[in-house]
Amino acid sequence: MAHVLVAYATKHQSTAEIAEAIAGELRARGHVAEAAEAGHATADGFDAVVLGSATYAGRWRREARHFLSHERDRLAAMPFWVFSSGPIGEPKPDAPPDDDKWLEPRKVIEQAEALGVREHVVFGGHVPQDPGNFVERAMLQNTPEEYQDLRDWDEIRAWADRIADALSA
Ligand SMILES: Cc1cc2nc3c(=O)[nH]c(=O)nc-3n(C[C@H](O)[C@H](O)[C@H](O)COP(=O)(O)O)c2cc1C
Repeated sequence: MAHVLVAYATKHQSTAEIAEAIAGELRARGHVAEAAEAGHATADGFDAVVLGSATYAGRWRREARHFLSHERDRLAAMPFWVFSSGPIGEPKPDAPPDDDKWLEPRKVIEQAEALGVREHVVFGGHVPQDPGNFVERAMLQNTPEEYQDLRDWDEIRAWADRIADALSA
């Protein structure tokens, strides 16, 4: 049984809900897991960490970036996993080859890989339902309802199951 921190950075809470689902699945699989805001969390005292952030304009939220750099020595010494949450809207089959830089910030992934991250994944996001500015309001208005929440809870739980298995091995 491992004690796992699921640290997350969010603006509109949908990434917090993903983190809670991951922590819940890890608990269902017999581990001790808690989700906490990255800005208020430390990896100290945990056996493993899952770190996730919403992606805005190709960047992780500041709290998650800070967590990754402040906790780098602890993360390098323990198993850890990373997720980004973001893509929303209608799929774009003709996306340019470098489109994935908007999904996973390259610098963050390079840092995580240098520290030995076990795996990094991208989960679909959720268009902010409480838009706080013009851009968010336009996004909400222009995204068809069926493409507003692309979080796939089966996919998220399956990923957490893989983490649970790795921690039990
Ligand atoms: C202004 C704006 C910019 C965004 N930029 C990106 C982006 O670059 N890449 C991406 O994958 N998603 C992007 N998104 C989608 C968000 O990441 C998505 O809505 C996410 O689920 C929000 O997470 P949160 O509710 O935890 O803040 C953007 C959303 C908004 C409103």
